[in-house]
Amino acid sequence: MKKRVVVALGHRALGTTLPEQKEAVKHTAKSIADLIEAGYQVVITHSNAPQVGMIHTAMNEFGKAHQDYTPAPMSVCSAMSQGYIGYDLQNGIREELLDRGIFRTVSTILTQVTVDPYDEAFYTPTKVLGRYMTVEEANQERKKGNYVVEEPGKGFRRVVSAPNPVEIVEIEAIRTLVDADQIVIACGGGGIPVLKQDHRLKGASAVIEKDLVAGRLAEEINADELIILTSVEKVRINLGTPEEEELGEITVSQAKQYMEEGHFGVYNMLPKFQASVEFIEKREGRQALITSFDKLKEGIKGKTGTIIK
Ligand SMILES: Nc1ncnc2c1ncn2[C@@H]1O[C@H](COP(=O)(O)OP(=O)(O)O)[C@@H](O)[C@H]1O
Ligand SMILES: NC(=O)OP(=O)(O)O
Repeated sequence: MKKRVVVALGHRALGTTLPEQKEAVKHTAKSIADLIEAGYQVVITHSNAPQVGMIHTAMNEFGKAHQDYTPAPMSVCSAMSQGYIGYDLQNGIREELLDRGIFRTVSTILTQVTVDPYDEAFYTPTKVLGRYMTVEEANQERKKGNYVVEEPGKGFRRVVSAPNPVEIVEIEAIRTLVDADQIVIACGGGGIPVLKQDHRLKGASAVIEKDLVAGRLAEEINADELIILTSVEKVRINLGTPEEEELGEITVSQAKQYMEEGHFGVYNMLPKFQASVEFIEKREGRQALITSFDKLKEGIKGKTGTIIK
């Protein structure tokens, strides 16, 4: 039986601008094709902060020049980012597979993820998005009720909440395609955040952390492995100190201990560990691999990366 894996793609997989994404996706597609050739059943999810920021700017600032302009809420921008990233990814993977003589359908599922309206995250926004603004523009944003943060020497940026994922709305569609051995891109950018209001789903002004959704998705499709592809080959403890050390294969207990000791960046590495630990603890025999794109081939053979078992 094929091993089922969820692969979470970080920023480096996609770049930021349109030409960067087109180019980055070619390399990413090679890694995904390696996994497929190695006999894995693959579900892909990905980052979207630079893309959703760019789309939000385009829809809400440049659009104003048009007479028929109406602002686009964050949830709509998030849906657009899934479509645009999925489009490039699915074609990149399809082409790479065809180059290797493999024909497989690759589909992107526009995915909504419910969030809790009382999630603490709504009171303390953490996801920084979009272009740098002047102090005047930042004040305008504040007047609209939006949050901004100052990055010293660079300017101000929009910041939105990153609530926890609760439920993947389109999970049955994802499962059906995976069960049919299709390659699926889902829950992009953490999923489109929505609030359940009776039988309606209302878009939320938020961006869900993609690593947390990746863990949830892996659990929901009963995956064997979670692979998080990022910019570092191995995670480190005591980062930036003389005691800095790379982590190879570790146990869940060790991972929990390092999390408690505060070795990981709260908005970058910590969610990768949280997602991995939660996923592994739900069923025997699972593992998580955190490594860089260019090391994936060795990582799946257990030769590099940080492996949590
Ligand atoms: N303990 C750590 N070991 C390695 N990298 C860390 C650690 N803590 C924080 N990081 C940072 O996490 C980054 C990767 O996470 P993130 O920026 O969220 O990227 P991605 O988009 O790939 O998920 C690394 O580039 C590194 O700067
Ligand atoms: N949605 C999300 O977590 O995106 P980034 O990884 O780009 O921050």
